[in-house]
Amino acid sequence: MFNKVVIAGVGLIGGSLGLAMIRRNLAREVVGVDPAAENLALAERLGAVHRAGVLAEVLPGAELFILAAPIGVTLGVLEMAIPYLTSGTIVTDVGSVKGRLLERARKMVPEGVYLVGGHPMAGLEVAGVAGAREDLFEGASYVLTPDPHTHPLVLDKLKKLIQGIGANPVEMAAGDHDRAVAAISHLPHLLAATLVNTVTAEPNPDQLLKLAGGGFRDTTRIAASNASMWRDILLTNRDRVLETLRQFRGQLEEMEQAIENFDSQQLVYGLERARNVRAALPENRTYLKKR
Ligand SMILES: NC(=O)c1ccc[n+]([C@@H]2O[C@H](COP(=O)([O-])OP(=O)(O)OC[C@H]3O[C@@H](n4cnc5c(N)ncnc54)[C@H](O)[C@@H]3O)[C@@H](O)[C@H]2O)c1
Ligand SMILES: O=C(O)C(=O)C[C@]1(C(=O)O)C=C[C@@H](O)C=C1
Repeated sequence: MFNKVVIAGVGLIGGSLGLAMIRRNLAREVVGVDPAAENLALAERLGAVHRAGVLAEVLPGAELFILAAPIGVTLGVLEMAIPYLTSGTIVTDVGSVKGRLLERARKMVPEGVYLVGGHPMAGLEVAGVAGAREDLFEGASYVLTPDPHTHPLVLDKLKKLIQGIGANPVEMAAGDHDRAVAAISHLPHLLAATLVNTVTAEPNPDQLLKLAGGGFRDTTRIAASNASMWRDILLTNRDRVLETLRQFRGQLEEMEQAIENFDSQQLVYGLERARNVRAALPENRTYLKKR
């Protein structure tokens, strides 16, 4: 159990972490810091934090400090936090991109403060604590990006917390993480948005949208996500995203050619390869059905 946990950014992810930690008795005190006063008050009412505070007051003596604000402000929040961090505090983040951001963060944290990057591979298309859920991380992978200097006891504490909220810790190098999420998370988001935009560019989009069944709905749920969050993610992971987009174009062209050439063998090969992989992927998001 953690003693005092401070969460900066009590939105969807910070709020869900707070809810999970409080309801599962993983922290004695969870304190929320967030400039959005209404959101912070709601976090208190929902029980996602025990109380609200400001960095200068709440950080001294904190055992764990979770950076859960948007990627674009994470380093700014850390900079403001630095003077109040005390020796022994573990600092982690939840950002969807790790590489350069963590490198810069590592240069900022003082001696005696332990920084380990983190990224829960779970989320929703809604922003803010109103959408937070205690079971959001249940069954999800939760990436940790330790470096060779990470203290084993610190890593162990974080892994136990991750298991406590129902997720599975996965250790990766930050660069490998960014390459992986470009394909498994960032590309799907771009495709979902582009699918919707393709339909709305048709002559009579409203008519088309009336016909939206499971196919369109299942493949585009995430297109309803927060645009500024995704702007930050895509631009922060720009090089990896561009690489994966090139891969995608190649795959799409193969399918296109198979259709153009009436090459049913090639088409079925492409469809079945995907079918076998997707059908074997276990469902881990029970919360989607409970909403
Ligand atoms: N939404 C997802 O599916 C998802 C999943 C995994 C990781 N993430 C990552 O989690 C982080 C937060 O995303 P979210 O979905 O919870 O967003 P969110 O918009 O729901 O929450 C962000 C919160 O940070 C607060 N905030 C803004 N500026 C701040 C500051 N200076 N100090 C403290 N708080 C501040 C906002 O008021 C808001 O309450 C992002 O880095 C994102 O990449 C998101
Ligand atoms: O399920 C969703 O709504 C998500 O967008 C979650 C998702 C993902 O791509 O899986 C999105 C971004 C995060 O960094 C991690 C998880």
